[in-house]
Amino acid sequence: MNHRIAIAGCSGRMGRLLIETVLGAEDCELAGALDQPTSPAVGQDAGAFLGRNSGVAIASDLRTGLRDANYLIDFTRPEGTLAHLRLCRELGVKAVVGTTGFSDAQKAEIAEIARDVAIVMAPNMSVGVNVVLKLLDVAARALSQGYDIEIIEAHHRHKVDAPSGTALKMGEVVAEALGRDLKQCAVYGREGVTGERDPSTIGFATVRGGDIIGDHTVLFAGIGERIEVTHKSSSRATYAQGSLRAVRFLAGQAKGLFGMEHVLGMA
Ligand SMILES: NC(=O)C1=CN([C@@H]2O[C@H](COP(=O)(O)OP(=O)(O)OC[C@H]3O[C@@H](n4cnc5c(N)ncnc54)[C@H](OP(=O)(O)O)[C@@H]3O)[C@@H](O)[C@H]2O)C=CC1
Ligand SMILES: O=C(O)C1=N[C@H](C(=O)O)C[C@H](O)C1
Repeated sequence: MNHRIAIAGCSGRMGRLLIETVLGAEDCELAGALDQPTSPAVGQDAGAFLGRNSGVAIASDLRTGLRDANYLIDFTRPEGTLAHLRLCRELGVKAVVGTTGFSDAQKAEIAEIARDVAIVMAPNMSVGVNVVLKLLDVAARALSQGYDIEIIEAHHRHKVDAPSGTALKMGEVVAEALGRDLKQCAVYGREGVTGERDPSTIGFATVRGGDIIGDHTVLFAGIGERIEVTHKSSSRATYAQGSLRAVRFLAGQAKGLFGMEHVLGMA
């Protein structure tokens, strides 16, 4: 069965890789490519950057971009993703959302849209990070007393949201394992005379620079020892391959909001 896939943000870092990955997958077909109206790529063939003809012209009109698709893969920005998902609901197009940086209200709207159409949404599509999330649950429960928890992430200079969606998800997993509410206990960066560390907090530190694809460390710092759980991405291919796994998973779902833990059978 061919999965007919449209890619949003098709000239972005993830968008281009997703075009290449879809074109290279035997069970997938590129059915649409969306870019912003201001993009010089609108009207060009979606495979032009690879020096090949995909037969799909890049569209800025959402209906045109989604017309022939059964699935949308969206790695853009929160406001763009929401606009795309509203139309997906109307057209019955299932969606894989990799975008990060959503507000609580935007997340609530996505959950509402998923009452009518199936959506996989995850801040990190890689298998490795999703395994790490499971390890963190185990580690946090075992280290619940006497260990200070800090989450450190590093990304490329172009990233616009902080902390990363993955770091926040790691914080949620750890907080839930400890029976804490991340909204109450998160500390985002420190400056000046901060006073001693409150043991009930989970700290976040953000590094931005160069071409770092995505590094995440959760530090459990005790007296006499520390444990670091680290994941490092060396290629965005893992996010693109994870997105196609999510599409294949969605083929069997009519509606509902899912995460990569469902796709990977780790829920
Ligand atoms: N879940 C995961 O595994 C991963 C998630 N991400 C997330 O994916 C998102 C995109 O990352 P990346 O590809 O590096 O970013 P880029 O900036 O390279 O690409 C974003 C694309 O989205 C387009 N875009 C921006 N704003 C809108 C909008 N309002 N409506 C429609 N399209 C828009 C951009 O167009 P233009 O250039 O014209 O502005 C561009 O084509 C980020 O939120 C990032 O955190 C990234 C990697 C992995
Ligand atoms: O913007 C990125 O590049 C990435 N964003 C995601 C996030 O915010 O967690 C996933 C990955 O770390 C790369």
